[in-house]
Amino acid sequence: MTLYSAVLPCCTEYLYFSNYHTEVRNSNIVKPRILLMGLRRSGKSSIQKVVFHKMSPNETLFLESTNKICREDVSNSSFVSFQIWDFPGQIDFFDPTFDYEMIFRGTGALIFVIDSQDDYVEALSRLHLTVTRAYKVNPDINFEVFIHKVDGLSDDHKIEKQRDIHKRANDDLADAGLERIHLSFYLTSIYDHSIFEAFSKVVQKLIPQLPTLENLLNIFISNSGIEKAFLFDVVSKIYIATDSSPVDMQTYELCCDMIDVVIDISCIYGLTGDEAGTPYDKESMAIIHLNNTTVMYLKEVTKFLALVCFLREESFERKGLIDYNFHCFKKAIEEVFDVRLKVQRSRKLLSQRRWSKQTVPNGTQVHPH
Ligand SMILES: Nc1nc2c(ncn2[C@@H]2O[C@H](COP(=O)(O)OP(=O)(O)OP(=O)(O)O)[C@@H](O)[C@H]2O)c(=O)[nH]1
Repeated sequence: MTLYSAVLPCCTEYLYFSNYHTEVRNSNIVKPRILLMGLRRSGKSSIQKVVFHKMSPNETLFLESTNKICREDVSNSSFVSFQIWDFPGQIDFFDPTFDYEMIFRGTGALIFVIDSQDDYVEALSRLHLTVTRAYKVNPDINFEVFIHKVDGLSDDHKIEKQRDIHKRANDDLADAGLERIHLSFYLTSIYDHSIFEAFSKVVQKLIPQLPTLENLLNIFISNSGIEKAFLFDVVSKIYIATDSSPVDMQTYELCCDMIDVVIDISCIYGLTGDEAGTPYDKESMAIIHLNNTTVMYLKEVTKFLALVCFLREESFERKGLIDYNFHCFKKAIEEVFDVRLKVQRSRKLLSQRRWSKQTVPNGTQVHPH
């Protein structure tokens, strides 16, 4: 038996911190920013409401058009912590009141939503304009294109649309001599899990600890006879990391369904009347035996994160080993959090010192000890 803890110290070597997304200003940590842009009625607000507010897709039919930039903090867990800025459909880059330089400078990802059920010629030219402007200000932005509302299309049609949009968008960039701008494309719909999967990938790119988390998951599954494991943010059902084997949509959907079952059952039977209502805590766990000799195993990792694993029934017979390895995995995740918090704290301290030096009146400098 390989003990998981034996390999733990080398994992932390992978830990690194990128600070280009996270600015520290006057003791406030500015979270990575994700922008939602696209033409009017392309589905931006619906995406935000469905993924982060549990709005049912049908209710989005009654959403009103956004007419100003809406900012929202998403701080579900220590890892999934960012700001989403939902933009009104048509942004005028030439409007002097719109300080796009400031906006793009602090941006980690720009999601451009294209309505696939509509004619997308205008959307493509808007995409080109937005991306080229943003790139000039901040070449580190991740450009993510959601080819959205694909629920109305057949599988062949989806692939064809994706190929066409991909080609045209990249041709436009090549014509402008900007081949180095990389666009990532996703087929999405709020009526299935594709929007959660796409958002998971966008968010993962903003998590500097991702290689560490993946590495920990790889070690965990290979020592426990597990086939696939996901680390989920329970509230949003975004998976923030998985092991390095490929993800298939069906497995991801099953995980989302399992989380829903756990939360629903806990809400109904797990809470006593006087509790404020956290249906997810240290005791949360679930085992589901599927009819194809696969077992799904969910366990709480932190207040906001859950590990969901897929394994064969025969591997589940060694549950003791799995639980022991899980214990080591959980401790490792806590260490990653601790290091992250320490770095954040020292950055904050440093910036406070710099700030106080700069802002002392009458030129006197403060030398903090
Ligand atoms: N079929 C389908 N309709 C969608 C989907 N996502 C959003 N919609 C619909 O598209 C319409 C417009 O959605 P909104 O979210 O208001 O669009 P928006 O881009 O925020 O619009 P503005 O605020 O005007 O910029 C609504 O009627 C939604 O129900 C989807 O995945 N599939």
